[in-house]
Amino acid sequence: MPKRKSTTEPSGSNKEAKSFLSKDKFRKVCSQLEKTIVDEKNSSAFVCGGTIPIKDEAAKLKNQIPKPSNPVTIFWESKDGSHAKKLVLPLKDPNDDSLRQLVADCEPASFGKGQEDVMDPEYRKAGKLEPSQFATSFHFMDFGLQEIIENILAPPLDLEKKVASRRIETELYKLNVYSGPSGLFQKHVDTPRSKTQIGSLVVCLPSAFKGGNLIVRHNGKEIDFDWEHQSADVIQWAALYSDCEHEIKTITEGERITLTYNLYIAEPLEADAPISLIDAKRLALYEELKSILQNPGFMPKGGVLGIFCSHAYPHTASNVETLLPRGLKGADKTVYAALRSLGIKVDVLPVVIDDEDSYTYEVDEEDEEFVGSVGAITEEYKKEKAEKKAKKEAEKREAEKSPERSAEYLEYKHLGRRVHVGAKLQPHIVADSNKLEEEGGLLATIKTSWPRSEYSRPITWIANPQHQELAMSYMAYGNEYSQQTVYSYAAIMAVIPPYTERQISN
Ligand SMILES: O=C(O)CCC(=O)C(=O)O
Ligand SMILES: [Fe+2]
Repeated sequence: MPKRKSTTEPSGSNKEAKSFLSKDKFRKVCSQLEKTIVDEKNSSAFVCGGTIPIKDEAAKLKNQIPKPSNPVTIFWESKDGSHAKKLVLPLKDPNDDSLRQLVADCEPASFGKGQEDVMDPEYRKAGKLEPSQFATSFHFMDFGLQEIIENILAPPLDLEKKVASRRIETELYKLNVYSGPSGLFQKHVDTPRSKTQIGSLVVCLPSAFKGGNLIVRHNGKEIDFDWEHQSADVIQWAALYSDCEHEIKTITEGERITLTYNLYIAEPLEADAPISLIDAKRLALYEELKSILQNPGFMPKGGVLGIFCSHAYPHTASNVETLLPRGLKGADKTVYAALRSLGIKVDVLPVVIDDEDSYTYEVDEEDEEFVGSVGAITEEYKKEKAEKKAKKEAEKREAEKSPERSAEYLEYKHLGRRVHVGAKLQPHIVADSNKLEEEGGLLATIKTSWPRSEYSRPITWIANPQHQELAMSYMAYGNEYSQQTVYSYAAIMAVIPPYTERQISN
């Protein structure tokens, strides 16, 4: 049975109010937590890959591991659509003309830039065939790739024994040919084909080439798929989250032939299907959070942790409620799962950071708690804080006079900027200008049109905001009308109960 920590606290309840961690200690604990979360973000898988050998008839090996593939056949339609052609990889006969014909029958490949499809050989030089124009004997399902990808990029779960693995659905997207001496695809993130797309799978067929490394980056980490050495002999593959930046280095010789697939997180079978969670108790983060929460001096009266997501999600899409938190990736999922397993109320919520540096809100001094990014406190920031204090106090007195609930419960700070946390994830909204207050502006718009979360405790922000989505558009009043947009970040918001109410079992 979970025990109430208060009963084991030797200092006694009358000392509780004095058992706050000092500001410095609190900051240290938060910095350590931030470091663990950032390390988790850095070490979490954002890409995976492997090799599939080609069956060697002569060797007649049985039960080879990994399971080998037959040579891969591709049929495609001729440019005039009048007949089909065939290519088998790896090429047995160097004089075989079929590879050259495939290259000739491809159309130049475009790439997505914003909403547009752009053709620019400086940026992407490749050929493509649409799935309707070719057929292949290669089926990645035959080699267990789906399971590997599901396990690494969308791990299956175990929460209160309700196992709900996050199934991935795949869709063949293109056949691409990158040819030497100048084929390439410069740095980009993939344009998601739908709101549920989480990643892409690239299968590189056996055909000799030089160069053409696929490089994938996330959170300062880089994975380099150097495929040239085995390019002639085996199938090589990589699956990555679509929001990770990647590039294909110049192919200096030969043909790099790939099948690309879109990876989607499968829609839940029922709306209330349990959220899939990894077995969080095995995570280092779980242990660290647990010991922090068992510390009576950590947020003794309760508080809120706001942890900015490290991956990009379409968190203002129309189907966002089915998408998140189910579709959390990598470290975000780990953080969410660890907090949930510790019985903490945790939500994924949109966060608007107001860049107008016109507002300050201070936590009650007695809280001895710091609001802001723990990683970024500077002397300058402290000084600025002190200077604004007088102004703030005047504002606060004003606010207290107001019959409305004081704004301090709804507006928080991140590095001295005003922050609003949404009440829930919601699709992008177009605010009704008529309802806006006369002075207009972001604050007024948010107040009237964007439901916000109300917390009675300050928020401690962990990690840096990463990726914004359009949250709201509205007409602003000024000398002229203008269309304004408001962007939000997704953050994992955890409400930490007062120490005496935490139920952390050992
Ligand atoms: O071929 C590859 O390695 C990656 C392809 C790619 O990035 C894309 O098609 O968007
Ligand atoms: Fe890509």
